Amino acid sequence: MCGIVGLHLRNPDLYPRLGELLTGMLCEMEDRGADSAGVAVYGDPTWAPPGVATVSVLADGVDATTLAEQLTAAVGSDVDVTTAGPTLLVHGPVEASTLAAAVRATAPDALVIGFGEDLAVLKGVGRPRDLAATFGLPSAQGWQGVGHTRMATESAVTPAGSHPYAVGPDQCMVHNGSFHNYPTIRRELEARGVRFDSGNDTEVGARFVAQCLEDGLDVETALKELCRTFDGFYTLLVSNRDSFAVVRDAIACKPAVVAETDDWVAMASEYRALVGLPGIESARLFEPEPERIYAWTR
Ligand SMILES: NC(=O)CC[C@H](N)C(=O)O
Repeated sequence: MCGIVGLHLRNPDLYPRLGELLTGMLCEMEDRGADSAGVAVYGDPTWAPPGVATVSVLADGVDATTLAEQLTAAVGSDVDVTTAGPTLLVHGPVEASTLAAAVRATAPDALVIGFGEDLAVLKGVGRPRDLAATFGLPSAQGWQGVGHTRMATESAVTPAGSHPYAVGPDQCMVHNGSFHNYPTIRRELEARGVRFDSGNDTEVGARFVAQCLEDGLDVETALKELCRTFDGFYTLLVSNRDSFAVVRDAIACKPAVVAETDDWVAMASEYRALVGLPGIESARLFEPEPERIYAWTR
């Protein structure tokens, strides 16, 4: 199994409720994956303040104040480190990829779980309901959120093995299913210099898409390339700095439902995750077709 949820808000009046709505959706998917969970939140003013880059980091035993001082010295401008549960959120007035590289160089054992202008990623091992509370998710705000509840198939139950995989700037992927030929694609990416943080199949998909975007493809073309290259079962939700996209494999055996109103677009593995959304009773509902790319842009 594994559960996917996502909410792309069109109506700014709902931005203050993003965390509350996403928490309800995520917790409803707990029985699809109770070993790990994670979220990607776009636009929370404290987790990812406007005007600076944010890097989301898991680093046991690293002190936030010390890390902030070391990073300030490393990048030559003021870096600030806040916490959301066990996650360190590093903020600084430099390019997000520069800040992420500085974190990796300064704290080599740290796990960078997301970076961008607008994105905060929180993930870990444990029951989704407990993790949502630890993250402080119910009070988060923003314009877009993605969540995942994991039942591991392809790699160990560790923080690095949990989703989302946010491996490119402001990008994120969550996955229900399993890719079969991922070791081959991983070797090809490694030959191009791509580095991996886990043995997870989804990480290979996320790094493949990140590479396509870096090569100049748009999200829809990158996902078509993924369908052409990867063999296996998948429902994927892929988000970016301004977009939200869904794709399923040719057999589409992993469930997915999309609901759309003038105020929001939402996606989940099962309809029950959507029932708490305001206006769901009049939403346009559909099941995504196999190998068709659905993308919504801000
Ligand atoms: N149950 C699933 O859908 C698992 C997703 C992915 N293969 C993982 O192990 O993380």
